[in-house]
Amino acid sequence: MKPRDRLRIAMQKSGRLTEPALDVLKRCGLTFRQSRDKLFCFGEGEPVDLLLVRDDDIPGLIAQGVCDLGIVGRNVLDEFKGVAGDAAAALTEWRPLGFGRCRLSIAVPQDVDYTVPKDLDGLRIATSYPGLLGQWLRRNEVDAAVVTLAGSVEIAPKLGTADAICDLVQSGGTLVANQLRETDVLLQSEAVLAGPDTLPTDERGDMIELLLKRLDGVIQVRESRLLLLQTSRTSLDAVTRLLPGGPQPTLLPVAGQPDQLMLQALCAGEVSWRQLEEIKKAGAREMFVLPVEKMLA
Ligand SMILES: Nc1ncnc2c1ncn2[C@@H]1O[C@H](COP(=O)(O)OP(=O)(O)OP(=O)(O)O)[C@@H](O)[C@H]1O
Ligand SMILES: O=P(O)(O)OC[C@H]1O[C@H](OP(=O)(O)OP(=O)(O)O)[C@H](O)[C@@H]1O
Ligand SMILES: [Mg+2]
Repeated sequence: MKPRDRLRIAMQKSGRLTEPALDVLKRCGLTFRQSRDKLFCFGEGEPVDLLLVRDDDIPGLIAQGVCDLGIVGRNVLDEFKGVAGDAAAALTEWRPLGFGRCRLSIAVPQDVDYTVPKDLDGLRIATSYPGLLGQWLRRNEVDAAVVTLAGSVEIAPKLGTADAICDLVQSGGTLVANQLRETDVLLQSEAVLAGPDTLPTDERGDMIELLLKRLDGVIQVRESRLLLLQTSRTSLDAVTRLLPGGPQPTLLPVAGQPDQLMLQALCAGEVSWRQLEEIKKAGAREMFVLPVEKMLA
């Protein structure tokens, strides 16, 4: 294979991960010349190009060295690693990306008794993930037949071609629509930046390191929230103790109210209603939770 000096990232051509993947790359300062429906996008500013493919092909393209990195669901990456064996074990998740969240689960018809995996002994399980299902069956010492289907797995029990399924679940709506009940979660999945576990030692390796640093900034900002509230000095300790993790809050005086303080805290993740209610009970008021757009420490 000809040596390349530009970094090449594989991503899904058209599907659930396409828009969010392009968005995260854009936030990292990468823009591309070709339109999205082309197979190849040329990077404009940085030496980084995109290859747009079916998501199932992404791990293989990285393993073969055709691409340096890929944005793909953990479900697809782990299935590839399990099925392709040792050569593929050298693929690593460099960063979880926080979108495309779903889980790979076992589900059975709602009217079937199921309490433990052993209950699947002797049954047929339909799936598009024979590698991951096979591992789980072996780990649980279940002797079941795996029926591999490319899609529409949830309909197999109704068609009589399987007794249970192993497929992706997000809201659970597809399971309910097919009178199925989720019983075991095999894998929690989200989109990840995948690549070889040793980085190239040339300019492409430097570019990957730069990209990872930018990605860390993008992910940190995306998950950060700024919490603003007012509290009396006497409630300050109780309020501060309940603040979600992050750096020390900043305190500001409130004009004309010497016993009151404005508190500003950067929170590492979501702030739930429940947390806000607890903080309010401790004495806070005038509370605001704001998204953070950019951050420069
Ligand atoms: N219902 C869902 N909600 C959220 N994420 C999901 C859901 N279903 C799948 N995903 C994640 O999004 C990835 C892509 O899903 P999509 O349905 O677009 O794939 P596909 O039909 O296999 O596409 P392709 O044509 O590229 O093979 C999945 O591999 C999984 O990681
Ligand atoms: O729990 P839910 O929110 O219902 O999501 C789960 C469904 O989503 C995915 O299918 P998708 O909608 O992509 O259809 P496809 O696999 O047939 O393309 C997945 O294969 C499940 O069938
Ligand atoms: Mg696919």
